[in-house]
Amino acid sequence: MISVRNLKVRYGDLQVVEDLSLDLFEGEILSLVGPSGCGKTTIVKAILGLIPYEGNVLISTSSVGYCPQKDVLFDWMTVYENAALPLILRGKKATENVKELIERFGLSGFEDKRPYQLSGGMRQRLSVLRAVLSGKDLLVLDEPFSSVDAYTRKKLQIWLSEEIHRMKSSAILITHDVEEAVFLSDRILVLSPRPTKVLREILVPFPKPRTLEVLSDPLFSELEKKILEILMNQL
Ligand SMILES: Nc1ncnc2c1ncn2[C@@H]1O[C@H](COP(=O)(O)OP(=O)(O)OP(=O)(O)O)[C@@H](O)[C@H]1O
Repeated sequence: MISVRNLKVRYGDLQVVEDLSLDLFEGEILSLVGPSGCGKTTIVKAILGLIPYEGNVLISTSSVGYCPQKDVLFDWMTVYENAALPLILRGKKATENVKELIERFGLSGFEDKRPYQLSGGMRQRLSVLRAVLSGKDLLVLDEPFSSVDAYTRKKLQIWLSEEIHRMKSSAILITHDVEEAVFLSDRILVLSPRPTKVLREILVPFPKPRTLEVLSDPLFSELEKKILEILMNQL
């Protein structure tokens, strides 16, 4: 789905990514974890062609949904209009598809509300919904659940795992939360501080979609500990 070879990105004199290579295979959920400021967002922006880079990036689909770190919902638009924005921008009429997704994403009854009237969890589901309407073969999610409490966050993770599974999407997920990475991913790339490179690749062999059951599997905490150790050794 994605092949990145020898990626290099700099902002002026600041070398952020140095010779990074990665692949994303079809149907896979790949997480990027690494210290704050190491360049995770920069990597996905380069992959999506939003910033200049050196190296080779190949993406085998044009059906791409991007959910940026800062939610970009517009308070002057309704929930429905916010959701349908990718279709409106492409001059397409919003179709049944939007209604169906609003229902599946637990936003029914809120179509005419404004984003500021939603709970944190609902805003985050709306942001993912909008990304899905841009394209669902490849989802790029940058800290999608950063501003909700732990309980809502876990509910959203289970929901996201089910939706990605149902849509047969592939996904790149950026997260600060090692537990979230283990919970949601098939594979995790542990990144070094800047200029960032891949320190380790960790395979996560649990069945999908994920349920709370995996939390009690001893391998779950083993993987979490291993990743935390790699990250802490970098400090
Ligand atoms: N447009 C920009 N111009 C200059 N420097 C930038 C720009 N965007 C990011 N940076 C710098 O590049 C580095 C990497 O930023 P980036 O946002 O990619 O890191 P990150 O790993 O996603 O961080 P976080 O985990 O805190 O979200 C940081 O030092 C940041 O200050």
